[in-house]
Amino acid sequence: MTVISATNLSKRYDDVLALDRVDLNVEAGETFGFLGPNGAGKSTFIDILLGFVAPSDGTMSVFGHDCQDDGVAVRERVGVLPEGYAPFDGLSGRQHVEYAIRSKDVDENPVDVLSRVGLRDDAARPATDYSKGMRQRLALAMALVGEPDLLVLDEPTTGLDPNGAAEMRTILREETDRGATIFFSSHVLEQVEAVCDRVGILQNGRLIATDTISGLRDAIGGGTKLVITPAAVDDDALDAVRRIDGVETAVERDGAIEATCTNDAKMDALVELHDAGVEVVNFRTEEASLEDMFVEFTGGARA
Ligand SMILES: Nc1ncnc2c1ncn2[C@@H]1O[C@H](COP(=O)(O)OP(=O)(O)OP(=O)(O)O)[C@@H](O)[C@H]1O
Repeated sequence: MTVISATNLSKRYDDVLALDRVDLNVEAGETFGFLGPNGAGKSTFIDILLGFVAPSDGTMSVFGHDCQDDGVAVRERVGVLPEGYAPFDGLSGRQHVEYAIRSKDVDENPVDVLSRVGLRDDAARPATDYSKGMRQRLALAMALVGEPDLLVLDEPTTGLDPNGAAEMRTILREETDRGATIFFSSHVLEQVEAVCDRVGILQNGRLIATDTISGLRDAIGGGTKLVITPAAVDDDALDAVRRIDGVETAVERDGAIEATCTNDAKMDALVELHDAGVEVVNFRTEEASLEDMFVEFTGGARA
């Protein structure tokens, strides 16, 4: 079953085309990662999904409900963790969750929900006193209320320490295990790589790639990364690497040359470097990370 369906979706703000003819389907049970640099259009997409912003062209539906005409029906089935959630003045963490329980008209114990996100002992404190990471946990707790069929998480790991991020991954797994679909927008590529089945890369409002992480790897030719440490990293060494058949990109990083290439190229690289007169001190291969692929797909932009 298709959960999110965007067809030819565009949004123009004056002279900015925030979304440009985006076609995207997210299927039930998927954890879908939505990646893009600042200003790519991720929040605009989410605002249209929630019925807060009208598209300039095209349509979007969630569980078959049109996001514009039937926003209430959409929001009933969606739990949202908005970007940069700011708690209400004067309300405790528990009261925030109680508010979410009342709004969703469900019967849940707020302390159980807060325990899931590690805030049980802080339930009575004013949420405005919470740290950034605690606010993010509270926002997640509120999104989880009512067992939503779709979780929309906008930059969910902002402010979380590594333990918090790991706990969030566990919670997301529990949610998909009970059948929820997750739409996860993030700059943090390792988080996306760790939890997402499929990713979409958005750049300047255009969806430039949609695939599984292994599919993206294949699309860039096997997605192997060579890390070569020559005796001296100079233009000659970089040029020699770039000339190797099958090498797609080569950049200098921390005294080494990192090159993405096809699987075949790595066999020849050492021989070709030797032939080109480049002395190699160290040489290893790695699987291309999502970040390497992102750089390759967007031609250099960082997520
Ligand atoms: N209300 C608005 N009025 C005018 N321009 C807007 C508005 N909202 C967004 N934009 C513009 O649309 C483009 C996409 O913005 P959007 O917030 O969707 O990007 P994003 O991918 O969520 O970025 P970030 O990662 O920085 O949050 C940007 O150029 C932004 O300036």
